[in-house]
Amino acid sequence: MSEHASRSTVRLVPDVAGGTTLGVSRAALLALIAVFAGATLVGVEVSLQTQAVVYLFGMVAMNLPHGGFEHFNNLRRRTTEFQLRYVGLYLGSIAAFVALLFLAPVAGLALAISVAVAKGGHGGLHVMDATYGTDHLQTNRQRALAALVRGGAVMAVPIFFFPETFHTFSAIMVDIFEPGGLTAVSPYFDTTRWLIGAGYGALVVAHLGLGYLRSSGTGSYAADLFETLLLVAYFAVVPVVVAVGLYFPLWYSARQVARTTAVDDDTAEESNGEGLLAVLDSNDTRLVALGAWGVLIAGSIATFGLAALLWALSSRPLGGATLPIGLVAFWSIFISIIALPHVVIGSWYDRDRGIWYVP
Ligand SMILES: CC1=C(/C=C/C(C)=C/C=C/C(C)=C/C=O)C(C)(C)CCC1
Repeated sequence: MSEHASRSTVRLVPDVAGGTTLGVSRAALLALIAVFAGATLVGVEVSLQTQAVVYLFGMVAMNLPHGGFEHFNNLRRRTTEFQLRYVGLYLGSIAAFVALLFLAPVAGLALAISVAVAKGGHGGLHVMDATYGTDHLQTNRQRALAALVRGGAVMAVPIFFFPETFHTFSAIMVDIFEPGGLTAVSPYFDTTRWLIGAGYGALVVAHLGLGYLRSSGTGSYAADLFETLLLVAYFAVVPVVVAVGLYFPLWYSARQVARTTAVDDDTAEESNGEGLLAVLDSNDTRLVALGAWGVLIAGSIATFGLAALLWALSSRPLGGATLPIGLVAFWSIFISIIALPHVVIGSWYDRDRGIWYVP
């Protein structure tokens, strides 16, 4: 936990290392809530087409570079053996997820949704650890609950508030692998919507109630309370496709930058110049520039090569929908496939210095 955490309060910009970036993420969500609440009040509705364009801009143009950076930052200064094992496990888990999507597309969709929840939740928990602290979360179970509540906001809240859009996109995502594959479970949507809504509401109350009882007045509870309610309000008010498309760049990634800022001072440069990316630590800046260029090119070939492979493997990559809506479905599946190892390998396997590293 940051040494500044005891000074944290519920201001827009908390007084902690990385606080300015946390402030930016909070302000971004507040502004979007205001815009969309205003639009609803005056009766303006954003079409699905427009929502889809915003989603693609947010997820591809604004957020993808950050995802690449997280791996790069993590793999840098690690031993060659570690780097190769990481990439091997990464590719293995991608292959397993793709196989699941073809064999059991509805289970694949459920996994994609769980990946978004796990990434938002655990990523968020580590940001709290590094910035304003988590002393109100005293057990592993309570930490898991906090992660579930933060990450759950991303999917459970829109399922409840935007059930039709959620259903439509879920069906298209399944259609990519098995046309009509969601029809068997569609009749249960209304029931699951209420179960998920009530279950999630109960988890929020449990998380905030336990945190209140265990808070020790450092301000971490108040900050968590504010952010949890902010996330719930954001996903309840902003239409789901826009909300998810902008959550990742404006909240998730911005806050990982806050975490990095907060832990940077504490990070010892233990292993300079190791592994396959050693060129990036060269004293010759021309070599470093060339190496950085190479990493970006290799990263984009790997990413878009995988997307092209998935596109080629599926008989209906847009799930039968038109552009840009079909692209949202395709990208959501694709990004979940590459985000699964992000969570499992990049963080839970790599506990020493994973992508959400907090010393
Ligand atoms: C089901 C569903 C969606 C799912 C999105 C997903 C699963 C996004 C995953 C994002 C990840 C994993 C990002 C990582 O950086 C949409 C498109 C919001 C529309 C509503 C229905």
